[in-house]
Amino acid sequence: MAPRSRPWREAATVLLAAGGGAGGASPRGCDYRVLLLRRSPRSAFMPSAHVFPGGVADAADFSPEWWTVLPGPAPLCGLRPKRGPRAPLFAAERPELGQALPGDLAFRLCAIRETFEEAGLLLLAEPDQAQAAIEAFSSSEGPAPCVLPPERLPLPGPELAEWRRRVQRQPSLFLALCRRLGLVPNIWALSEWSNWLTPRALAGKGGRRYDTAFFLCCLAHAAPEHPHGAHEPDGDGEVTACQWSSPSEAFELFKSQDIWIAPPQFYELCRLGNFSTLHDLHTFGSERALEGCERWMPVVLVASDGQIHILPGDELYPEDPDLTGERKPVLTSNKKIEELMKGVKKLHRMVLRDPRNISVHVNIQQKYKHINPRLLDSKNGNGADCNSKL
Ligand SMILES: CCCCCCCCCCCC(=O)SCCNC(=O)CCNC(=O)[C@H](O)C(C)(C)COP(=O)(O)O
Ligand SMILES: Nc1ncnc2c1ncn2[C@@H]1O[C@H](COP(=O)(O)O)[C@@H](OP(=O)(O)O)[C@H]1O
Ligand SMILES: [Mg+2]
Repeated sequence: MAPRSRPWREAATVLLAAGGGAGGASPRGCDYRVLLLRRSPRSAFMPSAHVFPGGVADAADFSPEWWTVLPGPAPLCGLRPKRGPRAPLFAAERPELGQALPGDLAFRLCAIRETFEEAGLLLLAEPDQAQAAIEAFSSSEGPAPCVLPPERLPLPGPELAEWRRRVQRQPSLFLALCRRLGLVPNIWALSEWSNWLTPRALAGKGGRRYDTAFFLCCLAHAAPEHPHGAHEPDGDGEVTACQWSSPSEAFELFKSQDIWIAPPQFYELCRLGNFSTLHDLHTFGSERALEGCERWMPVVLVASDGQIHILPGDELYPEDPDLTGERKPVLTSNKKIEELMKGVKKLHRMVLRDPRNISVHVNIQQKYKHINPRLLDSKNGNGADCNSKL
């Protein structure tokens, strides 16, 4: 096999939020829910964890053929250019792929394809509707969230389910499906949210690490109870269950140990905890996305009674973090977590007393107008302790 140019895989994932629908009103006045999928216990990376839909980018996501399908002027097809700095994932040139699509397009296409493969949901739009969304970008209001409701799909469920299996085996068929449906991936409905790089210390089997683009997508319609092309999660596949939960519901399920959520997804759910309406979340996410996006690689500090995952901006974050992990995969201390938290002025870290007890501690000002995580624990018990007053 040809050596990979980077010691990690490039991936995309989407925080998919939808209003109302299945399960009735959410607790504590939150009017939306987020899609969480349970990974197979056989996965080589984060087995049995609950994650957002997503996966590794395929060469097909970078195919210049997409330029013949997507409306709007190439190369960006109407995506708004960013004012702020770009994460390396988006800025990278990929000469090995020939005439490749820019990362902005390719990682959105990857997230949309993976959402279909893993959850059976098609984030597609009619080309006219997409054109209108592109034009709305220039208005001060910003775009209305637009994703095609399930009843508008021109193929019956069983046929879509068959397409889903084919795309899982061969990602390039996603473009063929879009052509067959006369619809386009709704790349304009995805806003850049964040970018996490798995540190070497937390790599999965075979050293699996991921540089993952996190997008936000707010659906205009209610959470679909019956996704397109799949009425049941495929119990034997990569994903073994699908659920829609509000951020605080997900947090409660984590605390009661009904589900396990990895630290980056936990952090992002705590950020969503700031928003009680889909409207506010959508407005914030689509405006903020223009400011820029920083890649975060947590630096793992192993203390005597647990781990601290230090994030950029924290006073303990190294000036020159070891991205490959060849020099120093982890920092170690014989101190206890409590001692390492005392008297700290600039906090941006996650504390893991064990994998089931995660808390976020942050008092820094986020870059690029992003928002700090918020306390989701009403009882202030053993779980998350965001915005800690330490
Ligand atoms: C004593 C104290 C012990 C503490 C132990 C703590 C152990 C904590 C272990 C934490 C492990 C991690 O978080 S490691 C960090 C894990 N999270 C991420 O990297 C964020 C983005 N990843 C994803 O969305 C998916 O994994 C995706 C790449 C799409 C999957 O792709 P596939 O679908 O292609 O598999
Ligand atoms: N039935 C199944 N059970 C467990 N894992 C599966 C699976 N079908 C596919 N996968 C794994 O899911 C990963 C592909 O996910 P995605 O398309 O989201 O990137 C691959 O993992 P590897 O990373 O181990 O190759 C693949 O092996
Ligand atoms: Mg996946």
